[in-house]
Amino acid sequence: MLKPPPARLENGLLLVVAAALIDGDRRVLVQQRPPGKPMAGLWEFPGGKVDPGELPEAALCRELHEELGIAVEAACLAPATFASEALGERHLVLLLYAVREWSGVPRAQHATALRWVRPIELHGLDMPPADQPLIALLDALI
Ligand SMILES: Nc1nc2c([nH]c(=O)n2[C@H]2C[C@H](O)[C@@H](COP(=O)(O)OP(=O)(O)OP(=O)(O)O)O2)c(=O)[nH]1
Repeated sequence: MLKPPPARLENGLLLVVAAALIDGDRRVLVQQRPPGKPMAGLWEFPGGKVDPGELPEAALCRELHEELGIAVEAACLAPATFASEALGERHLVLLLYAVREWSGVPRAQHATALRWVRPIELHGLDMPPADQPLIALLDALI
């Protein structure tokens, strides 16, 4: 029998923000998690953890600059969808934003590789479990 999820969290939420960068060709940018990180080798949307006291939009602008070397204005982050999923001892809440405007050319600063893919191709990539429900939604959104 399936174990029901706990009604309360023992270890708090892990709040993560991520971006679906969309180019003029309806392609989305994904990056490959580097060796040494949890879930190394999986493809993900660029982003990361929200620091204590930080606004989600500020965190995402910071992460996109750190990870891709691009500048994004908070006004250009359009809330798209979210994921809510158990992650080890914690619970991940991932806020996904659609981004169509930025300055600079995205280059991997930490990731093993970057790829621009069509939404349909996301189904064929190894992505974290929390990302699976996001993929179909993105296809409809783009
Ligand atoms: N960025 C991102 N993280 C994801 C996705 N899907 C997913 O489950 N995650 C998880 C993986 C990690 O547990 C967490 C993000 O944390 P992270 O360690 O990569 O973030 P960070 O950039 O703040 O890393 P660090 O400074 O702590 O090393 O969210 C996704 O599509 N994008």
